[in-house]
Amino acid sequence: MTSSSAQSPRRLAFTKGHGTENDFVLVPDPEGTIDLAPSDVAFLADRRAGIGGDGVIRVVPTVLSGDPVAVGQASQARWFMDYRNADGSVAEMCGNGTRVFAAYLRREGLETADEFAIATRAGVKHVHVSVDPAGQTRYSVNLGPWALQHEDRAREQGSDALVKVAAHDAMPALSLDLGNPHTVVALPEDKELDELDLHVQPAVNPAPTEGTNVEFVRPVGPGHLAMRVFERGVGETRSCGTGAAAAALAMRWWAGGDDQSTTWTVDVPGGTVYVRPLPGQEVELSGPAALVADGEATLP
Ligand SMILES: N[C@@H](CCC[C@H](N)C(=O)O)C(=O)O
Repeated sequence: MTSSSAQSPRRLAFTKGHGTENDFVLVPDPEGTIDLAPSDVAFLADRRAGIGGDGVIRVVPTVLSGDPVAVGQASQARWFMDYRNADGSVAEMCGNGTRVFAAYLRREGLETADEFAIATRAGVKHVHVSVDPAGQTRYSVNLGPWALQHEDRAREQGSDALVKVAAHDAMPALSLDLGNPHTVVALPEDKELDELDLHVQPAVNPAPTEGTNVEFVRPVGPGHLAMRVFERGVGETRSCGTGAAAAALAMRWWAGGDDQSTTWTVDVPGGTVYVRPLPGQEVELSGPAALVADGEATLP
């Protein structure tokens, strides 16, 4: 791979897309020659000085990705979703990102079937493309296995962490692994989602070593939630796919169930996604994806 500093200034083709307004700058890298430094990612994600996005996704053939984990998935998936958060940090997974990545692969003719796989740092994810009742293309992604982070502690106490937001009292929370880390808070009845000031990072205690995404959830009805999220490496975003899955699974766990017949509806500020628990402790995320612009960026 070429060092980013050796080629400065560089021009990069990009596509801008979003999944329920969780937005991404996609950087096609068909030859596996683009080395995105954290500063390049931060520039592309910058909403004023750059293009703007919650994350940056390099679209690279699995075998040319330069990532041994991805190369190991090459027999199952042709393309690797090389995901970075807006601050330049690397993330294992992005649920909304997989849908936008899938939409890009289909638009470019890089995947033509309705079912295909994507390589990620959190393993191979299987995508199914269909049309929803309103005639919109729907992307369903098996996010794979999920787990409670501290099952024993959670079973003893009903929660395994405390989350504090600004002036509010610390709230009990549940930590889940969806390939990336999540901490879910069910809002107490006397608080509304709109009351939370998420300009400042919520404090999680104990603080996870690798950081965490924090979801705040309020039931809307049976199998129906509303959620806000503070994403690791970004800040508050308008949606988070793995976060929506974590929120639905946490609410199901708190309700004492392992019901697999309910598809959860999760309303986020940017739209609605659907979460379906699958057998074998796996979970599926469904929703829309949009590709809204194509261009060329000049990196400083
Ligand atoms: N928005 C994504 C999650 C992106 C990564 C996350 N910020 C992390 O650091 O784990 C989603 O839709 O899942």
